[in-house]
Amino acid sequence: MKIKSVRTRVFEWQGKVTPPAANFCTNAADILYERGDSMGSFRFHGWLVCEVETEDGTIGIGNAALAPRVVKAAIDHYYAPMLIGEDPFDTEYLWQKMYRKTHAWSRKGIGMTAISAVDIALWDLMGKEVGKPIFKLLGGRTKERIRCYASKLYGQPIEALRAEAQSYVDQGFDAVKMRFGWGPKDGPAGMRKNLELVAAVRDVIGPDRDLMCECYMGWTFEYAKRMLPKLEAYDIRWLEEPVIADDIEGYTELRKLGRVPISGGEHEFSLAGFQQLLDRRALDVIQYDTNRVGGISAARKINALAEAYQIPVVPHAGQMHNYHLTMASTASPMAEFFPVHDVEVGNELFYYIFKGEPQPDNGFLQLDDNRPGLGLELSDEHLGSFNVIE
Ligand SMILES: O=C(O)[C@H](O)[C@H](O)[C@@H](O)CO
Ligand SMILES: [Mg+2]
Repeated sequence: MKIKSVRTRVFEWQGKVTPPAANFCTNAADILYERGDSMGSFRFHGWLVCEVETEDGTIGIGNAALAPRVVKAAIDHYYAPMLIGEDPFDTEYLWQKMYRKTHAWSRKGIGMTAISAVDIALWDLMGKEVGKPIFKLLGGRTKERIRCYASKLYGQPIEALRAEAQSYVDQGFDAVKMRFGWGPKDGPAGMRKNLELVAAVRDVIGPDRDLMCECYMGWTFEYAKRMLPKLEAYDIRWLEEPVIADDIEGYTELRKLGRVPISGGEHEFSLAGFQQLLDRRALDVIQYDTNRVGGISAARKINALAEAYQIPVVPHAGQMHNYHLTMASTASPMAEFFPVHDVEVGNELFYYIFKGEPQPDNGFLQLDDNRPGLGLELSDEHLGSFNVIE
């Protein structure tokens, strides 16, 4: 059975977008002089869908959220021609072919994201051909169900933040992730506001739930070093991406301080990238996203490496391409879960494009042993609100 076509489409949301509150999340662009909409760089209002079809009409679905229009071009011009006529079960050969034939520019970023989208489609195809979910192809179920953490709690007025945190407690989550809204430019007053946020959420969820805090690369090493002792009192499960992804030394030094666990990795790519992070003991928790890091073929290798290093893997984002990896690996204790709501940052857009995503029950997710492949289909429920670029 051979691959006969590769179709890429970009789904760009045209519907209502709920504007974020001021200071809803620090980010890498905050350090610049302009204040404006420094968050523009990480709204995910466009999504790439890659469909690989075989001669017997089976279609495997992959996706990517980073720079979808550019990723589409990379697949259309470079990777699709490499796949036509190939056997979709030759995932390792095809992964190496894509990686090595474009090695000059595909090690990280756009190229590796494009490879990820194609690779996820190939694994979906394999699962559909043998009638098994992807996690069964990866070694099967290592947990009865997947513990997940509710991930939103962007910076907002304290009372609204408390109410949102309470809603996750009421839904049965025993772990939540919040976002810091201030960074180095905001001085001591910003530090105080950040601490007010974390104090409020910790107060609502109580001492027996995990609390994670997201900086989205919006701090600096110096600022993070000053914040860590102030955060210790709140017993946070991890401080996420305090510095930019290239500052591996900064991660390593912050981790060495041993005051608060440090996590990162959603902006790292490939097995080689994670070998560096693990070898340099840079992180207490690694968080690749399967639709960026190199697909399922790369993510499963990173899970194995993390198992050897005894570093837990909690992939960035929920979404099925990550849930299968978590289900099939003892190195991955839990998953991130983006609550379903009106479109804001765009993490939630996945639910408007696909159907089949599991919803948590009392803070746990379940995967279906009998749903083959990725377990997703394209949804036409919101199609009218998208501009679809063929
Ligand atoms: O860890 C995350 O969920 C990401 O960093 C978010 O996608 C981003 O929205 C920042 O909170
Ligand atoms: Mg993050």
